[in-house]
Amino acid sequence: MSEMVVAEHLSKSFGRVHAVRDASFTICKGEIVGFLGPNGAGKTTTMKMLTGYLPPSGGTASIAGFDILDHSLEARRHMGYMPENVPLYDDMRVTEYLAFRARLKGIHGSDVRKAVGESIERCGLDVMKRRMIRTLSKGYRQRVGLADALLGRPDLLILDEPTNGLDPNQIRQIRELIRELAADHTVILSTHILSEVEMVCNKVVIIDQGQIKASDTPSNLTRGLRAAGRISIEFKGDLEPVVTDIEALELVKKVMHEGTSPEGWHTLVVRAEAGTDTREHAAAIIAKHGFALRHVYRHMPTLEDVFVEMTRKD
Ligand SMILES: Nc1ncnc2c1ncn2[C@@H]1O[C@H](COP(=O)(O)OP(=O)(O)OP(=O)(O)O)[C@@H](O)[C@H]1O
Repeated sequence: MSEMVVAEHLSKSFGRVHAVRDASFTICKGEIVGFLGPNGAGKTTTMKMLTGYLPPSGGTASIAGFDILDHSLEARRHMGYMPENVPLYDDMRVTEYLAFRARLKGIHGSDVRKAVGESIERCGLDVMKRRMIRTLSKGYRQRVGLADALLGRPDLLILDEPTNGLDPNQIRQIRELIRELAADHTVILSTHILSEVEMVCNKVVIIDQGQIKASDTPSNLTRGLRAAGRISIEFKGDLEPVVTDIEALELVKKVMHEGTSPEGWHTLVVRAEAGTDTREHAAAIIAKHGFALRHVYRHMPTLEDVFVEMTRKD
């Protein structure tokens, strides 16, 4: 796969604040990458350096092979950027605004209408195209921001918190749109919503306190984390002797009774040493007592576990 973004030792300081420290990562063509990190982690600053809005204090990056400092015009031509708060002109109509933006991006003559028309269509803005921007809902404003980023057909889209402040329906629509755009764009988006990354992205860059903690596919990240050693079992029979026997197992730390269904099925959650699997031992205990067993499940680590592990303040 060819490389779309190569960041090498990027750093940015604002006075004494080290917003980004020595960030190196590679993003290949076609990837949908989530920058994931708590508030103030350095996601926006990293994006602003890639887009040329902020000069790095150290290090460099290239977009589609063009250095962001030495060949900033070519680098910018390959990307579309949607900032966190899309700065729209409220007193312009949607088409008017996009035409204005297209001209600013160096699109001329009849190409302006074509570019604006394409962007409007891709972002589902047709019904709103004659509206004044100030009358648009937040979801449609985000779409205008996306349509703007798409002008000039960039290969790379950089979207800063594209779903921030939207209601659940608007969030679904914008995510759907991003997934569609990913068919022919490389996408970087930032978020602090874990589920968003799981739903939309095929690569995650975890950023915390200005540093890159991990950069991999969600499945590789969760695989790398030792399984939490937690299982759930569901059985029908006497609770006490089963709990006592499981508690007596060497690796087990804690047995919790989660509840009993009206039909008498007990659910137990067993916590054991990390990386161990006590399913067989627990099932053998139920069998020894002659009780019925209908469910044994091993909890696997989630992206949330990875995130907590990597951004934990020890
Ligand atoms: N212009 C600036 N001047 C001074 N400090 C800044 C400036 N921009 C960002 N910072 C600081 O740099 C750090 C990283 O900020 P950044 O906005 O990149 O984080 P973020 O991960 O995007 O956070 P959020 O999720 O809240 O948007 C923060 O401590 C922030 O206060």
